[in-house]
Amino acid sequence: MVSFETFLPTNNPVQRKNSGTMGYDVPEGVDIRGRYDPEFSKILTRDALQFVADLQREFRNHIKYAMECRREAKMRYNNGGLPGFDPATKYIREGEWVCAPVPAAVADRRVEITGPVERKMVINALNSGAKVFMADFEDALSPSWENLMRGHVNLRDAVNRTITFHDQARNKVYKLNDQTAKLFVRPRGWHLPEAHIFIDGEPATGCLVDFGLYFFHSYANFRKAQGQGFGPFFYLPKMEHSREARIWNNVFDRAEKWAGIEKGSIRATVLIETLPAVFQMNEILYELRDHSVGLNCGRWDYIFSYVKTFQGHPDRLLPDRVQVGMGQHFMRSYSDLLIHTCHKRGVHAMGGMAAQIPIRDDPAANEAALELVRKDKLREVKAGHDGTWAAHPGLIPACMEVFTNNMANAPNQIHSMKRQDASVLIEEDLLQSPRGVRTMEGLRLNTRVGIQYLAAWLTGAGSVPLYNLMEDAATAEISRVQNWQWLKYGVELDGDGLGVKVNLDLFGRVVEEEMARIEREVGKEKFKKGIYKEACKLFTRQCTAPILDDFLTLDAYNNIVMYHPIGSSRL
Ligand SMILES: CC(=O)SCCNC(=O)CCNC(=O)[C@H](O)C(C)(C)COP(=O)(O)OP(=O)(O)OC[C@H]1O[C@@H](n2cnc3c(N)ncnc32)[C@H](O)[C@@H]1OP(=O)(O)O
Ligand SMILES: O=CC(=O)O
Ligand SMILES: [Mg+2]
Repeated sequence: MVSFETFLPTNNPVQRKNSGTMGYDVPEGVDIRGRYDPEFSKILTRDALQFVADLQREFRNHIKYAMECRREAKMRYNNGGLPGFDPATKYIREGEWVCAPVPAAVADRRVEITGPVERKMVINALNSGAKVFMADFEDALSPSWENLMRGHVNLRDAVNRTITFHDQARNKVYKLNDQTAKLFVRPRGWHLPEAHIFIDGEPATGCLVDFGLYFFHSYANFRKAQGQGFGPFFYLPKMEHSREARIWNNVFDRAEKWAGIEKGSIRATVLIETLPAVFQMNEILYELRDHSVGLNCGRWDYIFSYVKTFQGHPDRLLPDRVQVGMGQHFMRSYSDLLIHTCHKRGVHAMGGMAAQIPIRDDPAANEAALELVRKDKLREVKAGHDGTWAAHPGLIPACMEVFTNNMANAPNQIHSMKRQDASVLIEEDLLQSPRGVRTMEGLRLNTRVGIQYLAAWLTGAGSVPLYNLMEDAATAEISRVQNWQWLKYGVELDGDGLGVKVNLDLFGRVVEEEMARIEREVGKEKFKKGIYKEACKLFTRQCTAPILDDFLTLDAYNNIVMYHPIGSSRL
């Protein structure tokens, strides 16, 4: 359940009064402010917390420096600068080096299912027939204390193969099949704090908590049961520069040393999902060369990042969100260069997520959605991608069929699709403004999707079906920043041919009308019980802020932080 207790600064007396270890057995300097639960205490053991605290102490200054560099880069872009290849690392881009060989356990990644670390979904995803399941603490998860801690319990039980779930309403018991997908875990991005765990008086870094707790509890069993001596496996999100990949590499080295396992055991796929990172793909792989299993086209965050990076460039506005597909030159160039780069370095080039999901009550619409997914996957496999993402188990057979039929019985295309032709792609290709028009319907759709997504996120759901598409933090971000940018530059909705310009008055009317539409669509009862009004306030504030917030979820996070006074939670 959501709490609108605000995230209080550390020197606030109320917070200090409420702070405490909540009954958890914590090491020196660690303070747990989330609810006590006997199940959570088996995750938040003294030794596990010591491991997380050691990571935090060793890497916090590196992380702070990396975030400072992000701010400096943002200032450069806001002053008219463009992201591009770094002349100082030309030797890495042009050097003849390769990453460590791909472990046999993950050679075949044709179809990967993704989903939040929710218990039933974890079982369904592992049983789905996909080659890999990416368990998500990031775009698909609202990072409430309950979601995070339950997520860790679920992952531990999944790796131990003891996970079960009883759906009381349907009297159905879920358990793992003999054959399951290989587990990858995606921790949060570097920018997100974990406000329920304080280390030396500061909130812990969210991704070090996610990584640390999972690694601590699961590395040994994972390596025995899943990794054939390798692992655990990770996806790393939202990086902007290779210096951030270097921190992850050092975290992995540190964890391997602590566990007494061989260097290069841990493997990770980095999502290339920010515009600055597309110019750093070689450098990112180079930093992680002992720990890499490739890169992935995180297309939704990438579009979000394009808008964010060019927030100060009125000549690079996006058309309606629905028009920014992989067919746009800058998106195709990004995918092609990623494939070329990965295959040159001997690792997987993973495709991304088509947003369509099955439509249960309309067979014709369902077939049309499936056809769009098939088309997207065919483009990916023919371009040379080694695998792709599916958001829903119902899409796996179609995705699998397309990849299997087009990969000539090989587990991947690393050695057969070098895409030498993509080596000529230059900065202009990667930055080219997308073509298309802006419409009132685009503004309206952004608004009703953004509000409904936030209303779900604030009440614990990080991925939701809206208008027959999967929406998560990345897709919602596009809606937010696009509205912000159109408002800032008072753009003309040129696709409507009426000369209407976006301004605060128009946006205010759109918000009002879309709220009325949401109420009609979800029904009065659900609307009243939900927190659409609070979500609307937050979304509107974000879209109209004088300075664009870096992340929607960073601002919204303050609303799901829930501190518990000492002792009250042991009932
Ligand atoms: C931009 C990016 O970062 S993409 C990656 C992050 N995003 C994601 O991972 C989104 C993952 N997908 C989802 O969360 C869901 O599929 C949604 C929210 C889009 C749709 O959810 P729903 O409408 O509830 O799905 P639906 O009702 O059709 O589910 C049917 C069954 O499939 C299961 N299911 C649906 N999606 C998934 C999934 N991704 N993993 C595992 N099981 C799933 C449901 O649990 C349900 O199981 P049941 O029949 O045993 O009860
Ligand atoms: O994480 C994936 C994306 O598309 O964003
Ligand atoms: Mg993403």
